[in-house]
Amino acid sequence: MKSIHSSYDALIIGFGKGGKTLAAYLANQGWTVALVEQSPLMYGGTCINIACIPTKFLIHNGELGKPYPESIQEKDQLTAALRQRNFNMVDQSPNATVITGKASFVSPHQVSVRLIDTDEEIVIEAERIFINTGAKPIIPVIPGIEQSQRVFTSTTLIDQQQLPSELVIIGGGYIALEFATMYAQYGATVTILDRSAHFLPNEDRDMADAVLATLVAKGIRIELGVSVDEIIPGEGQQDTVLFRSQEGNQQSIQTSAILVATGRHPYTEGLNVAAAGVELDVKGYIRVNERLQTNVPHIWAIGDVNGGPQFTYISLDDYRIIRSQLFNSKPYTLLDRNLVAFSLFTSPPFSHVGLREEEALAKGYRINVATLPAASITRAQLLKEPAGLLKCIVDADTDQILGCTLFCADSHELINLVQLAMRARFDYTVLRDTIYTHPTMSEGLNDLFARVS
Ligand SMILES: Cc1cc2nc3c(=O)[nH]c(=O)nc-3n(C[C@H](O)[C@H](O)[C@H](O)COP(=O)(O)OP(=O)(O)OC[C@H]3O[C@@H](n4cnc5c(N)ncnc54)[C@H](O)[C@@H]3O)c2cc1C
Ligand SMILES: NC(=O)c1ccc[n+]([C@@H]2O[C@H](COP(=O)([O-])OP(=O)(O)OC[C@H]3O[C@@H](n4cnc5c(N)ncnc54)[C@H](O)[C@@H]3O)[C@@H](O)[C@H]2O)c1
Repeated sequence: MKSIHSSYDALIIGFGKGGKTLAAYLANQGWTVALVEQSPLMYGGTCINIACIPTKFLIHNGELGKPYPESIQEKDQLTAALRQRNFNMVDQSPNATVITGKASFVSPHQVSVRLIDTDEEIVIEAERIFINTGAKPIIPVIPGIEQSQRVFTSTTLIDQQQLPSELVIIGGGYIALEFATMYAQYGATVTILDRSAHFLPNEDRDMADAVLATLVAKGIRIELGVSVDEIIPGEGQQDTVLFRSQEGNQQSIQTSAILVATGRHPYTEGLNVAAAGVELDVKGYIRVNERLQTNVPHIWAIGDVNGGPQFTYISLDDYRIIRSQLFNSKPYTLLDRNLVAFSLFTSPPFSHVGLREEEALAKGYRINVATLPAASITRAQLLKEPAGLLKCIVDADTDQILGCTLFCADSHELINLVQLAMRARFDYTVLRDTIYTHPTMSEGLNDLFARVS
């Protein structure tokens, strides 16, 4: 283990995507860098250990028909290898040190760390400090939720070695839909209980309905507009979940596992930002300006904890914003960030970039809209994934693409192609007339954009 100094050029708190990339970059530039991570099981951060990578691995293995316990074991091997690689990426740099312990501010330039291996408390000082502590699941107040032994978060559920025979999911967002798809694929009976009266409320209804129909066809029960009233711990293998339907009827479900997926809030617990004078916003996120600087000029916040969209690639883009101001390269700030696409990894995946039809109309655009059933793409047929719908929104006055939503096989790749075309400000005709290789899902873009009139 490396010796720990009392002072560094840069201190990064939390091993998130932006922070670890920044740590390696700064160390390569000759800065002395300390990266403090509270848990050795979290070297590399949330994405590789408990979020994007393990979940997408499990979804993929499920689609291949691998049994659940085997997939969980393989997932553990994968995350262990990635953890080691991430640790080395930072700690093997001669200028950087990973310190394992919980960080807490004691003054604007000083942070105390309780070291995990010795329980000793040290204080380190740094000229610049970057907070990258991520987010944690919100646990709603529901009677019985704390007493139950069968309530899980996304982190703890994918640590279970045995597949639950039934899974009730509280929530209807990203985690709920991805876990519903995944656990149904492995053979669990899945029920989603979402408080929202509308399924995928931000999406156009035709697209949301296409996803809903596909999940229901996979045997997933989806209850919208419900209120979960109580969890009654059972004596045997099951708990009872009591909920009120949209119509106000009391209902109950017996289940062997309950997943709470009701959003994630900023992780600032124990960080004592007040000692540094750093302000939080009303929701508890660290308040930052467009350069991701807090109200204390030598302290920045990166990733989920600063209240931006909660995606790994946004944390990475936060790193770009900070790098540009520290090294006086071409200025890049939050004001320059546009067109953030996303993919929701259901089967098939659901991906979106730009404006939805309803948003474009609300903004006063004159638009042309086209849709294409995924089943009409030959590649979707040969993949045996005919479910889905593709949709594009084009500005009728300029022929520019305003938005695109793809619910089809490989949409998580295709959406990046559409995003690039939008960033390059190509007319929609470019995607319509490009010669794509065959047989691919990209060819669907020929047909989708040919329907724009
Ligand atoms: C189940 C799930 C699936 C997801 N899937 C995707 C996906 O497919 N694609 C996508 O882009 N995003 C996905 N996300 C979101 C993505 O994981 C997060 O947006 C991203 O990991 C946030 O990274 P970050 O840089 O904010 O910090 P994190 O990676 O969250 O790192 C924060 C680190 O700080 C540490 N820490 C906290 N407090 C302290 C302290 N006081 N002292 C020391 N260390 C501390 C934590 O232990 C943690 O390791 C998913 C999230 C979840 C939960
Ligand atoms: N593919 C990806 O990129 C990916 C995958 C997973 C997670 N994530 C990130 O993680 C974040 C957190 O995901 P999430 O699914 O926890 O949050 P979310 O914000 O996406 O969804 C929260 C859901 O919980 C519901 N809800 C809230 N309180 C409830 C209650 N008491 N009872 C019933 N339903 C309730 C809401 O109606 C909503 O449907 C996401 O915002 C996303 O940025 C991304």
